[in-house]
Amino acid sequence: MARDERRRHQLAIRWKNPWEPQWMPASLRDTINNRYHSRDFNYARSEYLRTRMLFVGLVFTLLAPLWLLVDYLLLPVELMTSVAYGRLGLMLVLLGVLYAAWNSQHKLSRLRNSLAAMMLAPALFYGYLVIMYGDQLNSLVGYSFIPLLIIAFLSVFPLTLIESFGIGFLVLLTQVIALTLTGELTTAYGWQDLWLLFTLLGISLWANHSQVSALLRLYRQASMDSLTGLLNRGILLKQLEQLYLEHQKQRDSKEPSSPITLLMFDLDRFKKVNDTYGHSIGDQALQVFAQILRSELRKNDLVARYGGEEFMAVLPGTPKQDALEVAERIRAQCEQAFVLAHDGQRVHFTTSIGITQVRAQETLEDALKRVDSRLYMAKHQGRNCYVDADLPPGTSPVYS
Ligand SMILES: Nc1nc2c(ncn2[C@@H]2O[C@H](COP(=O)(O)OP(=O)(O)OP(=O)(O)O)[C@@H](O)[C@H]2O)c(=O)[nH]1
Repeated sequence: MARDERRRHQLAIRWKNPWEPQWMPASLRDTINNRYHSRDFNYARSEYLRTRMLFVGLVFTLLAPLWLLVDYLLLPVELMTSVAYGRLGLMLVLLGVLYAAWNSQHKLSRLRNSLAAMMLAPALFYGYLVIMYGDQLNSLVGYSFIPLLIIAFLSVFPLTLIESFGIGFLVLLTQVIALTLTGELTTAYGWQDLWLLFTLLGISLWANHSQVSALLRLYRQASMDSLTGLLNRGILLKQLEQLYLEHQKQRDSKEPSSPITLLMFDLDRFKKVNDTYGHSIGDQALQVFAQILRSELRKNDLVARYGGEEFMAVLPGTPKQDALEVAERIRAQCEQAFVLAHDGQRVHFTTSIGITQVRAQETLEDALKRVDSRLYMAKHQGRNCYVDADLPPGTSPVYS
């Protein structure tokens, strides 16, 4: 089989069954870190994280001074003043963390740092108490369970395993240092303490994995088109809006802003494909086209099924000339691709493409209308071609 022929054939059979990879429960790979999470999922996760942080942070902040009552009942009088100051300091740190979390909407890495600070502040406070007043504190139940409580609280948050383990590890380290300084690390008490912390950390990690994978699965179900496995229209528009707002912000602050290029595709005379070969063959053509888009676009481009046989790609940071080359590659690939009809006949299909860049001072709706009108022009100029919107009206050449 000639190379070209083989490639065409592979294209025809390589379309993915959308029910397989994307809809499976998220695997360990998806919950270890956020490498495979989409930008939008990071936004959604940061929102969950923030809401829970505000709640847990408030509980910790209120507990810090309220615990003085426990101190009053349990601590020797000579310790009360210094512990009370310590608690006040802890409360101030926690208030600072709450303030930072409140102002970190959609800022995942800032939220992660604030969460680490929120968890480590009580751990350090506890470590300090143990080191300073170890002999007097160890018999008091109320203090020895602080590190356990912190590690247990990790399970409340939708953290990736690395994030959760990082915080848990620092809490454990604080405990190891405290136990070493009090000379208890090698005692039965020290081992029992660390064993308990490790076990609890394991349980929290399991809870984090379950939580993140459930969120991911729900998110993927809600954001993907079931036939092609691409994004659906709603989520594309949402992500495009976020990109657009960032773009505006960069422009307002006079930072160099990267262009946003829009490509809109519509399969040509698709009704005829359906009418001649049946809907299932039409569906396969849509899946093959989705596969072409996936193979020609970069990982951080957004690509969605926009409507029935309409698709949209958003290319952030792509100069116009590169976008035109991408459009041409997709057009040419589509022309070569085919699906096999029930009688073994090859069913070919083509696409028309409208292209534009989001311009300064215009709304997103303007840009969307323009790309749609250029797609319409491509249809009128004979189909199987692309039309670039950014050339003066009337001079827009047809590339095919
Ligand atoms: N098989 C299949 N067909 C679909 C799907 N969604 C939309 N279509 C079909 O796509 C066709 C679109 O037809 P038209 O809007 O008339 O456009 P067209 O025939 O592609 O003609 P031009 O766009 O003018 O080139 C209709 O027959 C729809 O039924 C789908 O999910 N699967």
